[in-house]
Amino acid sequence: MTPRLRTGQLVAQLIDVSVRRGDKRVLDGISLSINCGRVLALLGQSGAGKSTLLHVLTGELAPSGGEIDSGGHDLKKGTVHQAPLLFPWLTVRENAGLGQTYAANKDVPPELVDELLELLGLTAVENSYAEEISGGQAQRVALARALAIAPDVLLLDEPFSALDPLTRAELQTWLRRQVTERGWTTVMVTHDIDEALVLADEIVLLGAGGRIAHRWTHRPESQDGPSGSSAGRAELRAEIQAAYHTAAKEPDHV
Ligand SMILES: Nc1ncnc2c1ncn2[C@@H]1O[C@H](COP(=O)(O)OP(=O)(O)OP(=O)(O)O)[C@@H](O)[C@H]1O
Repeated sequence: MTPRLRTGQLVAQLIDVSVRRGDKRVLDGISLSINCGRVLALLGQSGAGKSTLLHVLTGELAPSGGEIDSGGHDLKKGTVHQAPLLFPWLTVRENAGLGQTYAANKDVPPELVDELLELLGLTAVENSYAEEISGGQAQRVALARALAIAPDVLLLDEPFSALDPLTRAELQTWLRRQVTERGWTTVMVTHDIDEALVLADEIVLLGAGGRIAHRWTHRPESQDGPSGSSAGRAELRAEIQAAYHTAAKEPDHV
């Protein structure tokens, strides 16, 4: 699965994006870039607008103001939610290959489903139905389904939050390794600072009033091995934690 864009190339740019829902301003003046082969983590307290921002990126929600510039590319987006949302009457293989049945994905090689099932350790259960597999396996199927359309960008809304800590850590490590090796572009919503530190090259903290409170660029440890970076990581973790708490205390603006 080779990305259509070059590593580092701009996949999309949000310029001064705002979203209102009823009387409430949920996002305000959001400007950020999504670059090919990088992971962007959206952090923030509950209600900060993380999922709303992801829905703007998936195209499910039109911004009330500002613009999204994808450089003229018709971006293919692979989405994974907190719940795997598998069809119970389809097998693991059929669920994973679902996106390939759409006309827009006719150019994607069907063998990609095999490759992803193998990569995600699902080959042994490929003929099982959703209710016959574990939660961790189901979330892997959701990941396979999103990746099987060879997306330009992977959009993840807390995809590992319902998993046990061991499975979560395993999938985080897997995803980071694949992103590094294969150049997958990813935007991920998370509550979890450690998850952001393991996965992301850039961390954006949404604060009060739906504005960006802080942003950090970062080299995830697993990219180069842990050598020498744990002190820096602990420092960054403390800094993010402090900013997170400060942002949570700021008054909201309508
Ligand atoms: N369909 C909707 N109609 C009106 N307001 C909404 C709707 N969905 C979300 N909101 C409001 O938008 C704000 C941001 O919600 P959003 O779900 O984006 O936050 P979040 O940071 O993802 O929260 P969480 O971490 O709890 O999932 C909240 O105040 C929420 O009440």
